[in-house]
Amino acid sequence: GAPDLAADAAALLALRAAVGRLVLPWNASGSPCSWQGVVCGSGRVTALRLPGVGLIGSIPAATVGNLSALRVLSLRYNALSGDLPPDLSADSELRNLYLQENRFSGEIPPALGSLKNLVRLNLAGNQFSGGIPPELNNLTRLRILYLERNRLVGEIPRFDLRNLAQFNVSFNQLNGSIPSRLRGFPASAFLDTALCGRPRGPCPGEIAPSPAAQGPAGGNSGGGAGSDKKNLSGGAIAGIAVGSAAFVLILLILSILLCRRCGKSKTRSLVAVEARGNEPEPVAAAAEREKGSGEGGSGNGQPAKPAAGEKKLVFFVGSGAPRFDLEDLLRASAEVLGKGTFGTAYKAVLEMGTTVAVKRLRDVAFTETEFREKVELIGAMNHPNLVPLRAYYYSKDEKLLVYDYLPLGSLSALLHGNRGSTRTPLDWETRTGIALAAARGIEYIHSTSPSAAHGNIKSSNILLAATREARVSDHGLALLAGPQSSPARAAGYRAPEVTDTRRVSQKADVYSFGVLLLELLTGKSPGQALSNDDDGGGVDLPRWVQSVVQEEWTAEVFDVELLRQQDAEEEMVRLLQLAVDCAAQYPDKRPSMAEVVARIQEIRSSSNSGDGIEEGDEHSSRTDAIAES
Ligand SMILES: Nc1ncnc2c1ncn2[C@@H]1O[C@H](COP(=O)(O)OP(=O)(O)OP(=O)(O)O)[C@@H](O)[C@H]1O
Repeated sequence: GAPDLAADAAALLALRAAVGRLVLPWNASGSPCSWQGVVCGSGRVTALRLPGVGLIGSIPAATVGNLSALRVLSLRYNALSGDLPPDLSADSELRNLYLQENRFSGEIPPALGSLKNLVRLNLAGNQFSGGIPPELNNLTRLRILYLERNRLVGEIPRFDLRNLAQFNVSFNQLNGSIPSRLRGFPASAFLDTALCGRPRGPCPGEIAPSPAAQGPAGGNSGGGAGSDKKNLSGGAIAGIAVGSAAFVLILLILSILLCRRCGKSKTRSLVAVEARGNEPEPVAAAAEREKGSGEGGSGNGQPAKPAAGEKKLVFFVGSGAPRFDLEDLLRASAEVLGKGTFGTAYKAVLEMGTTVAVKRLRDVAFTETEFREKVELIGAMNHPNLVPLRAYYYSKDEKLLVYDYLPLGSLSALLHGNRGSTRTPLDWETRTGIALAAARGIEYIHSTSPSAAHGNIKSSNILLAATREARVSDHGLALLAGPQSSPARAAGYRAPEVTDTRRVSQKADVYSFGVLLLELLTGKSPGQALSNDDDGGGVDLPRWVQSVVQEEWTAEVFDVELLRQQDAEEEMVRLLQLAVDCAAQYPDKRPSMAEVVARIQEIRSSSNSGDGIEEGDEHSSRTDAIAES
């Protein structure tokens, strides 16, 4: 009859009879969905996970091969032997196949190439022999292929797997040229093999390892004795080397000279920048006029604070940073950093050498007293993960906020800038460190009062100090926002319940932080995912991630840069779970920032401990949890 749960149960019992008679305490009269390691969905068995339980022997046909709704099969770390079951390829729903660390032998069945939905295939640490079947090239979704520590021989087929992000064939008897598509993987993917070409040594006949350099079509370049390509003589090589070194030197000198010039033209004094801009009035002029007019302000009575109307920079007590006056600031060479929601930000280098970031607020609708009160609140906030507000300036026409300048720029620039070229990938440690620091900063803001919130969490508001430690910027600015400033506020980060962007809430911050985590994990910016991305066309980042995860293609959401780094996947899935929790549709379902901080800490501390078995198992069930949530 048609495949159903009863058929699945029969297949599972046949598997137990063959390899798990003593170790699987399945109650044959109960529903298979309640059995250890079995997960059901829509009335069928969709996952079977029995890692490290002591399965022994060979898997016969009509067992796992009959589980036609199976998406995940994990039998790793057992003592399974013999050939893979001949009908395994019938499990066409399979996404993840983990059979590593067993004693499987024989050839890798070419029929595995018909598992069209396969995303992860791990056959490492077995005794597979023969060649790697070229049919695996049909697995267009494949992101992970681990074949290390087997007895595979021959060449690697000319794989053109565009989604492949993790790959390893180390410790096999492979030879020949590494196909060009795989040459971007690190040398650790090809250890102890006779393979040649980047990232290993050049193949015989190849002059220098280059991405385009390939062995002869389909051919073996392992025995290059008869190669008729000309080898360059030692003298010629030396000549080329000296020549190109000189050329590089000239280029370097030229670019330094050019840079000096362009640097000069870019940085002008803050006064000049202000005067040229199409904004209300130069700071200097405003300050001058104010001085001359002699309109005294009404003092607010507190001696620590300046009297209202006193036109000078007001520093916050306790900030150990050097002080300067408005004149210094106006004389500073300034550079526009960018236009934000609340106004324009400048980088200003003072003559005394101090560098600060100055935010020139537009559209402030408050009276002077209100403004000073609110800014004092912001200035009183003090936490290592907040960008400190050092000083402010208020006059009728100018409102300036002076912050520490953070030299490494924003997380947004770090994540999305310079992609594809010479950028240094952002590794897992760095990303989780940034996530934790940002979470602590937001948690601190929330701790100052039950209604306190940031209101504009996004990656361009997470800045990096010289130590690479992240700090949250723009805190409190939501308090100062005028009516025209609000609507533009970061659409991709806005919680669904937020209709009036001037009203901030802690739960909405948690949502935005969830989107920020997704950004860190996927490498996609929320704006980008909204528009021209193939995968994310027309959906927001949380919804896109949800839909991908539901399909058990969790690996497909992660930033390729992260997947290159092996061993962190378990933590990545846990952080993904946290991100999805934060971006829950209903505010009540979202965790508090304190909980978020605790969970990130836990994820980071588990990075360096534990062995593969337990963590991997946890990982699989987490994937499910995300899919079900
Ligand atoms: N203290 C600072 N140190 C270094 N760079 C900064 C600092 N403050 C802001 N920037 C950078 O200046 C640019 C403009 O910042 P600004 O805060 O004005 O706008 P935004 O972050 O893009 O938007 P929003 O106003 O909504 O926060 C951003 O690229 C930001 O990363």
